[in-house]
Amino acid sequence: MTSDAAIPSRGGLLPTTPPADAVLPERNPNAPAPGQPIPSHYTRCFVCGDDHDAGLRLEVIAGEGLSLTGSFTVSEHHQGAPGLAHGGLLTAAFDDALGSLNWLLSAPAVTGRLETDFRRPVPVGSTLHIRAEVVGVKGRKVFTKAVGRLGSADGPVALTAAALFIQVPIEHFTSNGRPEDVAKAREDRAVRRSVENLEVNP
Ligand SMILES: CCCCCCCC(=O)SCCNC(=O)CCNC(=O)[C@H](O)C(C)(C)COP(=O)(O)OP(=O)(O)OC[C@H]1O[C@@H](n2cnc3c(N)ncnc32)[C@H](O)[C@@H]1OP(=O)(O)O
Repeated sequence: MTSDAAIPSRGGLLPTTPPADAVLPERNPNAPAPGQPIPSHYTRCFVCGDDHDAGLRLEVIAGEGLSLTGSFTVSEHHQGAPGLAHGGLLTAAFDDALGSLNWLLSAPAVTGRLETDFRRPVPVGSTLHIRAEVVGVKGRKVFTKAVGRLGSADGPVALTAAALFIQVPIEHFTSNGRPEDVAKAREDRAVRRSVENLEVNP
């Protein structure tokens, strides 16, 4: 069994809040305009893909600046306790919504750290409305935060989240993904279109 001492440490938990010298870059001109959908990055994605029977089917709309909104309805497939959404799946929704912000910067990135505060139970059948924004960028690090409200965009707060994304070269996906899925994705026109909008030189 691996002892805790063998697990490499980054020197304690690294913050999801930006340092004082972080900047807020301009939105990339190739990013979807405010009010336009940010398309799913992959049809088989559990959170935003259409090609997933039990998926969350998160729909994301670009907002002003470096912000977006997203929503999905909790189905019976998403239960943890009877009639209530599973917390891990709600965290997944925030991972994807916050990750979609990287499309506004048009640079591929992966989640380095993700924190979620659960403030109110989320029942099956309810719609969760997420608002997310970039709060700072330093080098390859993109700092983000989000709030999720129940029933409507100004409903009661159910969750808050913050995440740190690390920009990566596109090879992160092509070299690490299971080869047969990467090969299929290369043939997918929607994936190709979404990747063409990314600047792949972090
Ligand atoms: C196509 C888009 C899909 C979107 C889907 C939704 C998003 C996701 O779920 S992505 C999947 C989950 N995430 C992953 O699988 C990532 C796995 N991790 C990795 O691949 C690597 O650890 C990776 C790429 C994050 C960092 O590795 P590497 O590129 O070598 O960077 P590294 O040099 O270690 O670190 C760069 C900086 O980021 C910081 N950093 C890296 N990882 C973390 C972390 N986990 N937490 C906090 N800070 C971190 C480092 O401290 C360093 O900071 P500084 O520049 O100040 O020294």
